[in-house]
Amino acid sequence: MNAPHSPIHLQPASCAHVRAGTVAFEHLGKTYQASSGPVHALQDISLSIPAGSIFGIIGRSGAGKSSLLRTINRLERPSSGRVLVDGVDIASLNEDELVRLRRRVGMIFQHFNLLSAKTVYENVALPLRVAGASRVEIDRRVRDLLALVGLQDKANVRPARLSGGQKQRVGIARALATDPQILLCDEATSALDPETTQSILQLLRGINRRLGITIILITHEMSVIREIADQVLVLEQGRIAEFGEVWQVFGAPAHVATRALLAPLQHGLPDDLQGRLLPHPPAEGLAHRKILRLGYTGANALEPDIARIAQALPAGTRLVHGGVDRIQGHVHGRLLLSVAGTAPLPDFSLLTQGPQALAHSIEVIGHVLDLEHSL
Ligand SMILES: Nc1ncnc2c1ncn2[C@@H]1O[C@H](COP(=O)(O)OP(=O)(O)OP(=O)(O)O)[C@@H](O)[C@H]1O
Repeated sequence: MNAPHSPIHLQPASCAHVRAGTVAFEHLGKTYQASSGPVHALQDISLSIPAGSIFGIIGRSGAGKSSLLRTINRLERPSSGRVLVDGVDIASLNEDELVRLRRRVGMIFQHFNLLSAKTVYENVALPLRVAGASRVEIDRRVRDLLALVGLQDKANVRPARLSGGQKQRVGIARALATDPQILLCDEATSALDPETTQSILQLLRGINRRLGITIILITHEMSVIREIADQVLVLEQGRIAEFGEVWQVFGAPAHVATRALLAPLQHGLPDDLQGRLLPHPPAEGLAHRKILRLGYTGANALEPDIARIAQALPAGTRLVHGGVDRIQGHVHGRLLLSVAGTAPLPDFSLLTQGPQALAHSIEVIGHVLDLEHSL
């Protein structure tokens, strides 16, 4: 463990052989013995989390997210396979080594888990007292930490008088007290409103960038992953559904579980359009418009170029609906366009390949009767 009194703002990430803050799972399995029989919460999980990254874990309820997170500080023991922290199999640690591991792996929680009878100062000081730091060291470190999380003026306040966001800031300061290289976040923003969530995410990103701490977070809020994670793991029934860079997984989700989780983030069809969409062109003679969907998956820096799209498609092409997001600088999303039903369409394969591509995918998703020229 690093000395508890190291100045917070000057702590660089280590450059040892295995960089401090690395986590690896090797064929990890976890089975609980419940009264109804064995529950296979995790099965054959193998992957590494790079030091200094922000790693998100998502999945439906019961997919095994908490079980996986809790194996990293040995709150849960694997039933099979191994968990390596900085290259060391943590199953082999004795009691003293386990205490040291838990100082290197901080944790924050959805409901903050602060001691209500203690002040903010005392809550943050507690891990340092347990670690045997001197009063002078504790004082210096707690004041540094409270400054880091922006709560210098709340040192003597009890948690009940703090907002949710302030309580989580205390939780973060306490988790950082022992100078960890890894921070586990279990639904850390789920109890917060969107604005406060943003400020906590900014704080976590700042901690990751400035201190080089690996952050591993569970969340059911896909927007949180999109906002700050570098990589994401999707769990489904205790197994890896997929994992990779967030912009790739979110841009082109390969697994049905990922697509279901991401559905709220997608720009779906507006209800009125969905209700009018026909799978085939209407009978001859009826005016209609084709609905095209242009998809952007975040790959190769492709962005919607409105002028070139207009040039490539028939005159009178209209924008109906859609939008794009940016994830780590990569554009993903979709645009819905309508064109006259009789207008000839270009070869889409030429518009989705090579350096001149207009979109990653283009398809006709249906037809709409053009009764009132409304699309
Ligand atoms: N101590 C336990 N004893 C028995 N079964 C357990 C125990 N802890 C978890 N489980 C079961 O293991 C499976 C995975 O649970 P886990 O809490 O890891 O999932 P999760 O993805 O974090 O779910 P949630 O999003 O609902 O918190 C679930 O079926 C759960 O009921």
